[in-house]
Amino acid sequence: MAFFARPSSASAAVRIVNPNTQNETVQPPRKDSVQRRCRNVMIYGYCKFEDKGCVYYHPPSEDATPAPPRSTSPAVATTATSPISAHAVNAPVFVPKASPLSYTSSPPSAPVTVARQSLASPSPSSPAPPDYRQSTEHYGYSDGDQMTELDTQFYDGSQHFNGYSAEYAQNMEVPFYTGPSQVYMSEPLDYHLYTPTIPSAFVNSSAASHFVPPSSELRQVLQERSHTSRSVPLITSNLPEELQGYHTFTPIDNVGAPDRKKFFFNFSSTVYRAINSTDGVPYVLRRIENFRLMQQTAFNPIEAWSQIRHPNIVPVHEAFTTRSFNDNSLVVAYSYYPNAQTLFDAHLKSKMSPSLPQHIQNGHRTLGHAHSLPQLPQYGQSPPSQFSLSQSMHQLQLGGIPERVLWSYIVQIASAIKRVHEAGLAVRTIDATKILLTGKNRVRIGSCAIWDVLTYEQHLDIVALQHEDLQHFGRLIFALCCNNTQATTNGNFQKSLEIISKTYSPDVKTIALFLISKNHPHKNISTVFEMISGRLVTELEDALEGMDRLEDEMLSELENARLFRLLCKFGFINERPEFARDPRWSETGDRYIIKLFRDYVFHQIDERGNPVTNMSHVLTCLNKLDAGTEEKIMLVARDEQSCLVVSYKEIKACIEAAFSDLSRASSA
Ligand SMILES: Nc1ncnc2c1ncn2[C@@H]1O[C@H](COP(=O)(O)OP(=O)(O)OP(=O)(O)O)[C@@H](O)[C@H]1O
Repeated sequence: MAFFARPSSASAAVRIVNPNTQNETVQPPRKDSVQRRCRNVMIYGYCKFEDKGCVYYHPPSEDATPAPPRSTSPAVATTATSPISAHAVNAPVFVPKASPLSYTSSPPSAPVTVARQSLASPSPSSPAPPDYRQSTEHYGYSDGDQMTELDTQFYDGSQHFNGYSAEYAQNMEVPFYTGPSQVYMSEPLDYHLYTPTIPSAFVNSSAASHFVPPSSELRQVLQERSHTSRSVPLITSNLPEELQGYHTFTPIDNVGAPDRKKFFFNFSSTVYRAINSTDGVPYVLRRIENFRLMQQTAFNPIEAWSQIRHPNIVPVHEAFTTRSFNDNSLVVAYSYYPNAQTLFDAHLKSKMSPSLPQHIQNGHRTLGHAHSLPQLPQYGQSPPSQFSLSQSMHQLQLGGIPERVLWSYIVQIASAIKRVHEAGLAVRTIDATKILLTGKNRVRIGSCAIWDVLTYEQHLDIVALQHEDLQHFGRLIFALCCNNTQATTNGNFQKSLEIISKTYSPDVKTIALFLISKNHPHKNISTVFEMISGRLVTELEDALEGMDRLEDEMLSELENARLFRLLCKFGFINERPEFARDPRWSETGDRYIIKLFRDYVFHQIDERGNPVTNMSHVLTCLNKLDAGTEEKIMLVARDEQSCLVVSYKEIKACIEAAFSDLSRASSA
């Protein structure tokens, strides 16, 4: 019979050989379970529950098989000195009922040399080993079995095992039971080893939440953003190759468009994306054309703005002047949000269809679009009433945005204004063309600080500017509700008010009127927050739900990196063509164990000979391998004539050794 012995390296891997080759005592016929030998005696040499109610048979001390010393090499662990006889395998084994693949894993214990009947052909002359591949029922551990009463004595469900701790390693003989449930684990579940998922009752990845689209759409949107931020324009003529540490300039607005507005004091502005050579990150550079900065102190507001970090404000990074565009330009650098849209583009631009925006008519929703048809109720949410559904439809048909989205914008923008006002600044860019939609219903005020630089010499009154912010905010609400940027001017005011009264709740009208009012005695951002306080709870709930969703998405990706690294190493090591004719490479030492382990992970078959393609088995094995746990598994040779009992820790060492051999060779 062939078997493998690792040549010289120390290992606890223990081969298991055919019991026919040994001088076995004949296994006494099986009795009922009360007469069966206690497995603790088989494995540890004693049972600490012998006198505490363990119902299994405990032989007198001279019969008790002592625990074998941990072998340092499989060559040492020969069958001649095998301290545990073949009938050891008939001792009660705790096999997880729930895990169909667990027959090949053994409970953590000291290395054991056990005689093993060939899995393929049990010999009638030798004691019948348990058929690990058969019914787990037979050895299944249930509430009524041996361990239930005993183990609950020392099981502490609240105790957390750390598979890496020294204490854990020393106490490996402590059996691992998961408490009074029926599930038996051969190894404690450890956060290093697997990724539990959040109960789907709370997180539904296939449904859109207020801030996060369904999983598939989210992935697509992220891919598109990544694609956009890496795309390079075909023609970038007339743009500087390098400017103030930025390179790869790409215009991201319509530079040559005839209807370009002159937003900043009649200064034209152009927006570019450029890569910063210091950190390699893309930024947005807004260039104010033909502007000559008269004094260096005009940059003071930039410094104040760069201190402001708020989730609804596009961060300001730096500013500089340049003549590289063949004029005197002021350039302000901001964080870049790929595929961001202005509120104007998202909600107000569409002249094609005054009733419904085009992307809604097409049934196409992207993350950047805040428009969404009234959504079906989701788990845990009360369904919208018939009234609110018809309200939303009505709002959309009139071209305005749904009320829920509108309140979300109001809360976010108000929150940004509050932060800015508290910092002693004014926003000054509360305008549909300067507020960006950077995610589903997520808005950020952009182009901040520019006005302050442009008007630095005018020494404007900050309180008046803050007051103006609120007025602009009111105008924005009117524009969004009525789908008209001129909703409050050109004699449209009364008509706009009617539209709002008809299509939105009274609260919208109240806040919009309060914001555009002049000379209101208590008009400040704190009063605004008092007025919208009822809406904050909904916003908070939706934001937290979005966080749960994103965490859930992240969980599903968490293991990728470590598993990918492991699989790469497998790929490098296994079946290298240059060693194809050299069995010493793949059939000996570490590489052989790795090869068998790969079979164990990927090439298992079920009792009917069909391939097992169980991803969770693969993930569990690879995670345990990556963590290098002490848990032992049995690796069976392809001819089923020999097998090895080896721990994940040892397999990990084998992989690392084989991989570093290859790395050394490649670097040499
Ligand atoms: N920080 C940013 N990240 C990503 N894209 C941005 C950023 N700031 C602006 N943009 C994009 O740049 C484009 C041009 O912005 P801009 O503010 O010039 O809008 P605009 O409507 O063209 O206004 P204007 O007519 O005043 O130039 C818009 O599509 C906007 O989405």
